[in-house]
Amino acid sequence: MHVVAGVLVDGAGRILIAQRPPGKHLAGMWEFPGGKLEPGETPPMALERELDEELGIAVDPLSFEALVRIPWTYGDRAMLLEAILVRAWTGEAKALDAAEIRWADPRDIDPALLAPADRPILAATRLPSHYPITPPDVSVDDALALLASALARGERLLQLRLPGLPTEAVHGMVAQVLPELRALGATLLLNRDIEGARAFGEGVGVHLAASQLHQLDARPLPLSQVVAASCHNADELARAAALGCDFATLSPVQVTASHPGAEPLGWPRFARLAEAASLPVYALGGLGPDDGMEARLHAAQGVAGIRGFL
Ligand SMILES: Nc1nc2c([nH]c(=O)n2[C@H]2C[C@H](O)[C@@H](COP(=O)(O)OP(=O)(O)OP(=O)(O)O)O2)c(=O)[nH]1
Repeated sequence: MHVVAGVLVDGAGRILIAQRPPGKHLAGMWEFPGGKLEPGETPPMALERELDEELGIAVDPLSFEALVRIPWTYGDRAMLLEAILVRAWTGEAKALDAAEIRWADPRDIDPALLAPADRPILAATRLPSHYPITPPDVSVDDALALLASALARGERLLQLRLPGLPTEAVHGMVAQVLPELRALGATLLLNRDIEGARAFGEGVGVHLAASQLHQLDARPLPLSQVVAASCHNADELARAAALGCDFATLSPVQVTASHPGAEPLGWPRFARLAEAASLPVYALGGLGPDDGMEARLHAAQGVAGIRGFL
């Protein structure tokens, strides 16, 4: 079953969510308006029809932008949920089909209220197009300077990965940048350090190594803290999605200086794996900040990397 869902974005960056009416599958849960494709329809055609039927608005398909595609299974009901950003329409959205509709900043929406397949879509609306990672061999002072300049440049999602430094030194750095991070609404992910992330709380999350994916049996942090994972194949992506990770990195897309022996995926294989994954995926490995467009064209949320990013 192919389902299309529209994420309407208003001028203030708020998005529209709708509560499923009583009597329907997932009644009472919040979702993005849309529905099943009818025979002969493309996803944009179906979305135009559904948003007219459910909200009474006329959308401009030229404003559509692919957000993310989430394959999902509820019991014996398998579906592909395709989310599309909608930025232009005429008319005022009304709850013609939903129990209720609501406009909200994506950061203020509680993912627990959403239909499970919509949680990765909400994550995609919150995640930026860049995910810089600190170089592994820098000093504390250099790492702090890199973080400060990245935040000043507008980066809002960063990974602190300093395998050469003792945990206490890394925690000292986090404590130092935390007030600024929180003031900016930015997120800092600690490499592998679940306990550290839990202790710092808001604004800090964890980036899991692939080896940790198989040791965990549940999401290691509450929904209010970001959990990401390093993946290299379909099995790891499926594991990351099953644990409820907010996103994954998939690498290496190209030959990279940090992992010279690893076989690169190339863009076509990256795109196939990212499309089949049930969570947003960043392209990583041999890429720079300018590869964002190429990444979006290959089903990525954005690009991640070390060199060129910080
Ligand atoms: N429309 C929509 N459906 C979603 C979302 N998330 C999610 O899991 N679903 C599921 C619920 C349903 O099992 C299926 C779509 O069903 P639907 O009931 O909205 O489709 P429809 O408008 O064509 O429905 P129908 O009343 O004709 O059956 O996808 C979402 O964000 N939007």
